[in-house]
Amino acid sequence: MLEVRGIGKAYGEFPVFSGLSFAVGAGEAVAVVGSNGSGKSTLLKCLVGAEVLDAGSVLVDGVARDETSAAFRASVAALLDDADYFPDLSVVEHLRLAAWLHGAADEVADVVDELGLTAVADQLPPTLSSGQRHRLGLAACFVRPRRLLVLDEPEQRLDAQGRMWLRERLKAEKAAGVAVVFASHDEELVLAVADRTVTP
Ligand SMILES: Nc1ncnc2c1ncn2[C@@H]1O[C@H](COP(=O)(O)OP(=O)(O)OP(=O)(O)O)[C@@H](O)[C@H]1O
Repeated sequence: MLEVRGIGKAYGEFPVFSGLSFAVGAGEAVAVVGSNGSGKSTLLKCLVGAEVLDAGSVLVDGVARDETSAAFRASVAALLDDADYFPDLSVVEHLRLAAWLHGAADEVADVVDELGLTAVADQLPPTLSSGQRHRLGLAACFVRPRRLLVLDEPEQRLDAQGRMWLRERLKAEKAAGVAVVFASHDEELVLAVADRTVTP
């Protein structure tokens, strides 16, 4: 589904990674692992087109990924490390918007419930706890159709029960044929979910 060929990225004189290649098929998960500052977030941003590559290419179904293409964006659900929210849209309004944009309004109530957001569904993002805000970002990925799921440290700020839920949810995504790429510092999550690991 996703093929990464010889990609490289530098910030000024500082090379973050180079010559990196890997592939993720439908129903597979690749974990991006490495120490702080090793380039995991940068790699995920390059995959979805939120950062410009200096070298190499990213292909989806054999075709060069074009982040300006509505078809590409319709197939990719991503939660990166710089998620932002409309300050005047409530939790449930954010999710309805994300779902509506992708023609999938039916699952919002179920996802709100699944992510434990029912009690705060009408609150505005600035009034949420950091864990609840992170859950909103995850929920936004699950209320819309997706063939590729890209998550940057999805375990962050989740409590023990939330981490257990995440592990099972990512396994279910794979079982449903979604290709998953996630950066993580959670060894248990990586072992439970990833078919392979990549280090930038
Ligand atoms: N916009 C930017 N401009 C300049 N340097 C940057 C920029 N974004 C990231 N970097 C640098 O690139 C390197 C990789 O950062 P990145 O955020 O990808 O690391 P990471 O592996 O995700 O780290 P962590 O585990 O701490 O989240 C770091 O040295 C960082 O300082």
